[in-house]
Amino acid sequence: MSHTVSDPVPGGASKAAQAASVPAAAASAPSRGLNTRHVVLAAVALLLASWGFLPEFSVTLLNYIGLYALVALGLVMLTGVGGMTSFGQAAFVGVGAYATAWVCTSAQAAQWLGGLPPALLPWAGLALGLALTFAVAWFLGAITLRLSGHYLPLGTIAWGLSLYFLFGNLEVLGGHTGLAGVPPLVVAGFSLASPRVLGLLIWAVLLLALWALHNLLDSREGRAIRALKGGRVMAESMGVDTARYRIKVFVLAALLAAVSGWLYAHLQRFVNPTPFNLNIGIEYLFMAVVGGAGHLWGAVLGAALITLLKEQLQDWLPRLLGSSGNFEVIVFGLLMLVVLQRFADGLWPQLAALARRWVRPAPSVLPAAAPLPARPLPPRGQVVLEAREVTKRFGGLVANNAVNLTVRAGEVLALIGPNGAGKSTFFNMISGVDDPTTGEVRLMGKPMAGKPSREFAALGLSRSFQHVRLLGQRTVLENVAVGAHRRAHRGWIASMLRLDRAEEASVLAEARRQIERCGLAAHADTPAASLALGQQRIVEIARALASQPAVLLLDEPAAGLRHLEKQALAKLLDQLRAEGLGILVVEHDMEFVMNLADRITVLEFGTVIAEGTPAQIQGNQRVLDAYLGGGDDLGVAA
Ligand SMILES: Nc1ncnc2c1ncn2[C@@H]1O[C@H](COP(=O)(O)OP(=O)(O)OP(=O)(O)O)[C@@H](O)[C@H]1O
Repeated sequence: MSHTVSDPVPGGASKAAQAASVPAAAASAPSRGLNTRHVVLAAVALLLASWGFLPEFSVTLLNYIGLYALVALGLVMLTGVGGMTSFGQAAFVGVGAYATAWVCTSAQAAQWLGGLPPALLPWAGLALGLALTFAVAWFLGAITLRLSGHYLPLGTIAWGLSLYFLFGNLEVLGGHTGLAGVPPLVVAGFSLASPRVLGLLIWAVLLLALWALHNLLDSREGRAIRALKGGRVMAESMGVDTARYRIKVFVLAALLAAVSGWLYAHLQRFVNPTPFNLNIGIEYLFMAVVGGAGHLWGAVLGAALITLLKEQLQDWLPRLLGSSGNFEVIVFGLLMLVVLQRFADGLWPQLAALARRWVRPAPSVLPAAAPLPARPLPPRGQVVLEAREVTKRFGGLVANNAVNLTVRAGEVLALIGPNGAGKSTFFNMISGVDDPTTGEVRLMGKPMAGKPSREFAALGLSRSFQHVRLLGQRTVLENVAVGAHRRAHRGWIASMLRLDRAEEASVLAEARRQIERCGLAAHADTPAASLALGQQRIVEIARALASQPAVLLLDEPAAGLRHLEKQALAKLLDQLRAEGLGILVVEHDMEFVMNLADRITVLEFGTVIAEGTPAQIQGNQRVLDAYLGGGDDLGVAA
């Protein structure tokens, strides 16, 4: 027999559904007045209306800002959002530019393409550029993204240089002289030869990319991407394949750079290696960081600032210094130091904070939410998690020594022991974060040797962490929604095109339901980092519950909670036990443990020294000796 988790909050589902149909960000904001969508539309209308009257020079500058912003946008996704630094994006711009230049100018390409009309050659060039970029980026990403710390940026410098020298040394690409005679783009018989006309396409592509990426970040997939930065262990535990997501973000950033290169080639009508060297790669990173690497519009701001500044400096510095040279690079270096020192998140957040006085966030209204599919829970009493002779050695230190333990559906098992006894190590072993040196872990009867933690999540295990792992700047709602990642399926393209709204409504409704159930409804729309540490632990529990687990592992859930909060937590865990979850708790608060647990396992120096009911453990002399030097009654009030 099996059963599913019921809704313990009277009317919870309907409340959650209502909440989901109300835009989260706008819930507390006034419904009238300017919102960000109005501002963007007004800016686009202004740009369009004035485009025909702008001086030639301004159009040229705006075209370059658009092209650079496209590359910086990829870097925002990669660096600011995904937490990976690349100095090599200019090389991908080069791949996009050279691919189309070669297709459009080479006799060999013309022969291969067998009589393709000239107007279609640039589009064949785009297809080739994207395909090449996809293949190269996937390959480089698969190699480079395994590197961590400073090895990753060093890796990007290495392949950035390699590609740059490749462009200059391949005869077929014209060597250092490059390829001339790249034709203008032609769309439906209409030539985009004039920079003023091509500029419209450049900005249309940029705005489209901004819209699609905004949508992507505001989705299940976006939450998983955000979790890559500093939250990979957590994301894996919630079922996200982080290695795959990292490569996908890397490829996405490279494709944006390649599109920029394609447009650049048809704007310049000439391609040589110089604009794709490492210096320019660093400049792209400047743009993203100065603008605000965590914000999509920061890419546009950064590209505009750096382009305009460079333009002015190239004019003024030689005059001031009385000789010519790339002096602007020195100023950029100093500027970077000042910005990083004063505005670590870049300039966009400053601008956005100012604008917030007059402009509120645009509402994102979701359709009514249907419940997410429910997973049947195993019958009460069935063994859901089992550790057999689990040993973990760190060099000569035995952190866990042949530990045996079982968790059954519908019970709370507590794992206790003095500091350093090996509880967290064991936790990591039974949740797939780490592998035992010897011994076996079984989840739902399945052997889990060598399986990553996302496979534990797939089988119904969810956990909280001893050191809280939340996305601090994101709201409690978004954090908890990460827990429901595996229960939804819409991918990147659907998210970019906003085809995921019904599913997103269900995910957010489920997240709200779990937040309400954990007593944090009042904080749902506040950033997680602004909560007290104890409350953050409860957010972690809500996030774990959003995955609808059959096994729940909680690492010190009561730490930092006040008395009443502990009581509420105990009541919630009681409720979950009654619903049939198997719960394993590591906890130092003995009163909490003794009042809650059905059984207790005691670890000392990595070895199990006692097992039994709370009453048996409290009377066990070996436990008293080990735990408290034999002098106390485990601190439990009579
Ligand atoms: N990655 C590691 N490398 C080397 N030693 C480690 C590692 N992780 C844990 N240890 C050691 O293993 C032992 C058990 O540590 P663990 O953190 O599992 O204990 P704990 O019972 O969770 O302690 P606490 O209650 O203080 O969190 C300790 O001696 C610790 O120093």
